[in-house]
Amino acid sequence: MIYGKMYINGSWTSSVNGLTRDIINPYNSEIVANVSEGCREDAELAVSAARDAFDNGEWPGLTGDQRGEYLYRLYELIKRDREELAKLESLDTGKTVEESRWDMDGIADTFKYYAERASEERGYIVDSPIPNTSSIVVKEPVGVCGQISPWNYPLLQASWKIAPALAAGCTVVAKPSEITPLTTLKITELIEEAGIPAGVFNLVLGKGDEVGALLSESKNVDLISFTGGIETGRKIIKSASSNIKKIALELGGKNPNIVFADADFDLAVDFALNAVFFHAGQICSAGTRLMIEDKIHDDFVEALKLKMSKIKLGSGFDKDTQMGPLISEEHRQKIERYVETGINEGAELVLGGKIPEGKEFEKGFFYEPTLFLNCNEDMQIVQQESFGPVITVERFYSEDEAVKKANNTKYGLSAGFWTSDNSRINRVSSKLKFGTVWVNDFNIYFPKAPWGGYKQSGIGRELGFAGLDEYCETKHIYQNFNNSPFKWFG
Ligand SMILES: NC(=O)c1ccc[n+]([C@@H]2O[C@H](COP(=O)([O-])OP(=O)(O)OC[C@H]3O[C@@H](n4cnc5c(N)ncnc54)[C@H](O)[C@@H]3O)[C@@H](O)[C@H]2O)c1
Ligand SMILES: C[N+](C)(C)CC=O
Repeated sequence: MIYGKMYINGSWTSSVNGLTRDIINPYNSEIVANVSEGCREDAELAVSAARDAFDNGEWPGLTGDQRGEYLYRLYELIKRDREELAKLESLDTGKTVEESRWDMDGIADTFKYYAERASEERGYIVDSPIPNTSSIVVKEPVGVCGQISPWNYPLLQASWKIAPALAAGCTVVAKPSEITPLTTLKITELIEEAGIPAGVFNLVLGKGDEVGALLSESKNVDLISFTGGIETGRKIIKSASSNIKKIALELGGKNPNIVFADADFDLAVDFALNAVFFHAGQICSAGTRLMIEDKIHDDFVEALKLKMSKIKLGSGFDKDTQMGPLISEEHRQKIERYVETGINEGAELVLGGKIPEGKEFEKGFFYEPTLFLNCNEDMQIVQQESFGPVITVERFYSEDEAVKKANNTKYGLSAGFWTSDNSRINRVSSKLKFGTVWVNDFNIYFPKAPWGGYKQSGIGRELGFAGLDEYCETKHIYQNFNNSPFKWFG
């Protein structure tokens, strides 16, 4: 059994109200950990610590090189503890350990990337239009940052926030999802081991509408960075208005995966599966909206069905497992309602649509890979994020129609398409209104490239230079070297 506390101002601390929460393994419903359940007061203490560390501490004034060294140390510690971290992530989320290992490599790379960025000169000199003056632009840390993360990629999403914030010189109060805190707890230990000064990084645990709400409302927080659902994002926008704090939002997606008839057929089938069934479809960028050109539609669906019916469900710790459980019973019920909606609005359910049978699946939150055919863009199941292992298939007849349909969504996180026609690649990638467009691939992301959404999929970007800029204020410093009076007033 793992026990976890919060980390505030350099000390491990229980919640002021003494509450704790059991953490459940989604594979078998067993309690694997018991952690402090923070409340608003705990969050206030963490914010005060971060405020003091920013206003009076050394962190913002360190050189970029110095902050980079701390981040590089963290990178090395994450590499050292990769296997432990990966297993904790799988215990918490149910995803396969192999997927968690990829996550940990991405997390280590993120810290390394921002360790390098921390010391880069990003200010610049402006050619002042007034003689004998200077004009320079400098980047400064925003201040105290509240960072709220979801349960599907607990540490990966947190690291996309923590690494650039620390590199920029900000101080942080991090809040993981209340149901998946284990790897964020572990990285907090590593942050302590790396010697990052007290108050610079603080961890509060607890519910979103309590601890998360306090962070987004607090006038002592300068920036709130949130990854999660659209409805929560909406609430955060409202509460962030208390002090017009800066907001960075990474929200949901309903991501089209478009297969043109001239695509490499086998490759597109293979990736249509990868696009959806990693982590049981619980991925913001899952390609659950599959669009297939009429000429190959029927053959493609047959090939897909065959492969889908063979996906091996089981424990994320079992080497043969290809897909683990959903995160919780509550989430499984949401998927069940989504599938019911699809049936009621006339989509044709041809595979899955139920809880798998068998002893191994009795205690976990499993759901079968599910395929709906004959879907159209007016259906709710095509417009709403399922966040589960469910594909909706639409048929299209022309490139224009495919692009128009794909863009007909309130979301704009990511899209992919498959073709062997180079001229089409240029046309389609420029017309798709999404923050990431994959051509002949799906679900690829890495620290150097920005990540974020058009439309209601979010505000701002994580990763890349843009991800660091979120945590920086831009200041213009103008100096007048002339000493002659202006004489306007005599
Ligand atoms: N765009 C991206 O990069 C990205 C990445 C991962 C997940 N997501 C999205 O996240 C969603 C799934 O995650 P989830 O179910 O954990 O989302 P969620 O919105 O329910 O919760 C996310 C976080 O917000 C907190 N929270 C809940 N209510 C809050 C409130 N009133 N004020 C402040 N914080 C609050 C939760 O405790 C949790 O830590 C999906 O929509 C998915 O697409 C997006
Ligand atoms: C951003 N990503 C793809 C790592 C996880 C989305 O849920």
